[in-house]
Amino acid sequence: MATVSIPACTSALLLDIEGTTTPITFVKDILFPYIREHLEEYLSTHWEEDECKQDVHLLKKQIEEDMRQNRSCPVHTVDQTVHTDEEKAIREVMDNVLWQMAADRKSTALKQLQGHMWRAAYSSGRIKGEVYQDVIPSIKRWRGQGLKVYIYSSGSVEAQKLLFGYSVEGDVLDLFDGHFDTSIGAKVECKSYERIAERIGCQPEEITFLTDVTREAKAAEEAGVNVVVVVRPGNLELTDDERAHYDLVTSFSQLELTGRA
Ligand SMILES: CSCCC(=O)C(=O)COP(=O)(O)O
Ligand SMILES: [Mg+2]
Repeated sequence: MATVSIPACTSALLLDIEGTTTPITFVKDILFPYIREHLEEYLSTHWEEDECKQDVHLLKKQIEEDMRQNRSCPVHTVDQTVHTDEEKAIREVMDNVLWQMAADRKSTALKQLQGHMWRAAYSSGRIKGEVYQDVIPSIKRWRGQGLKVYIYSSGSVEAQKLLFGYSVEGDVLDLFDGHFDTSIGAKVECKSYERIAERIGCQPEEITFLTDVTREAKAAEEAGVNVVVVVRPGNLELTDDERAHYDLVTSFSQLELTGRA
């Protein structure tokens, strides 16, 4: 496999998760179906708890924002099976969460609730975080070369820590120097990468960002971050222009730090 050089000035790798460290199928076929299967039970069980109330509050603020932005939103069908105000309120939250997931929305509100729900799935051993075989050895190699390694995912920081804390390779959380999610900004916004560089304490040019999504790569490039697009099975097909523009890897093992052993 051809090697792809990353600049010698790189001091930090920033890694996306879905489609980059982890198969898209793990999110679509394992994580999301778990949410759909357990959503009603979870909301009914935790409805009066502060954490769940905060999640619901954030979702309602997202609904208000979507309405202000004239974004489409779920049509609430009159559900004869619900009788109490609480049941009605739970049904409305369920409608919105399932609608957001069907649209693969990356709202912080949705991702926060998902992270709270996946906690039980991981800690019970029902779900293990999937990572491609090339990921852990490459991260260990980069760290041996003095690089820092961070995660930037639409999944909440809690969801990230669950995935890598209960991964198929065991608890590998100690390989990461930090985690960012959309609370620092959307992944398709240039400013998010400027904020991440500031938070890490380096120049954007010192970061190399690995992602499967070219809209994210474009935003990172605009901030001065070096980017490599990761091509994994099931990822969205790239256009000819995208293939011509970006460095591409199918495995993290292809990445070589220029000017370092
Ligand atoms: C952290 S596991 C949950 C992943 C998730 O919900 C998601 O949307 C991943 O998006 P990414 O930005 O990592 O491609
Ligand atoms: Mg991704």
